[in-house]
Amino acid sequence: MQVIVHGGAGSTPDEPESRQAVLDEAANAGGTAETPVDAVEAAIHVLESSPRFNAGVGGAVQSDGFVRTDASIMTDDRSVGAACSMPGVEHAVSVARVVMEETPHGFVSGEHAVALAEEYGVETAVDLWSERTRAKWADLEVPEGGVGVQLEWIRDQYGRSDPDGREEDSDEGDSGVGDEHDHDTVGAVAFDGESLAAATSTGGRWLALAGRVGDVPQVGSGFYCCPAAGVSATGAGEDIARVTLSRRVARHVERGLDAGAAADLAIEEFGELTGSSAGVIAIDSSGRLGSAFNSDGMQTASVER
Ligand SMILES: NC(=O)C[C@H](N)C(=O)O
Repeated sequence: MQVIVHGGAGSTPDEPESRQAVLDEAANAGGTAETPVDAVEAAIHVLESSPRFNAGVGGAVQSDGFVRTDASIMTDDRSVGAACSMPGVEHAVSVARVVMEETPHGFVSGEHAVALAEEYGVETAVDLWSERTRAKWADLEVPEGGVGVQLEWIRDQYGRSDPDGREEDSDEGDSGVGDEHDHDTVGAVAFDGESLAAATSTGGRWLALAGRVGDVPQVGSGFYCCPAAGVSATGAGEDIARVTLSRRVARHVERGLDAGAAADLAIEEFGELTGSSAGVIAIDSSGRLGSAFNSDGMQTASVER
């Protein structure tokens, strides 16, 4: 089994070694799985349970003070499952898998996705707040009020930090927006020599309007898998979705590039088209691994067993 995982594209993390250890553990967990789909789910579980990443526990907080999780999973026969906007669901990737395997649908959202999780034994009502998340939220001056007030507030805040919450060009001082207490979106791709699977999981982006859903559960944007390649993306979700970044990587493989060259080209195109930052990981059907990013950093880990 070959597995590659990422821990989010963003600015350089403050404690790369401890994050790398969790990514290595995740890749190893995937490497011992029986099938590619088991491998990506097992790898993502490790990352969703770590408060160091923006997925499951430690996910980004939305404007109304809720952490909501989104995830996706896909196999190379183009079976697909995605679930989004789930408060209290740590293992969002498992809900995505339930959608793929147990429903006639591709994408289920919000309270109905949480109900589906309950029905299939995926734990709900989990406290997704980490100590870091609490400290960061406590530092913010959150206005009281409904959607209009929240929108006014986040218009000023959203996008000031990098896709994983670190501060970019902000003059907010230590407002807590994008400070070092960040966490990162996660993804995994696996290949067993015959078939491919890809999965992505996130808490979204810090200070998004309540109910905002980014690229992660959108097919072809935050994830894609076809006979040519499996792909997982991370970064500025609105921009990733506008150019269907993951599909773009797979398309380049279909046209003859290996996973590495396809990832490089897709990120170059993404940068030109959007001026934004993102990263991708991929494995092609010859077992070649690829990763590329145009942010300051994106940590990855891989295993081959
Ligand atoms: N850090 C991330 O990758 C965020 C994710 N792509 C989103 O926009 O929801």
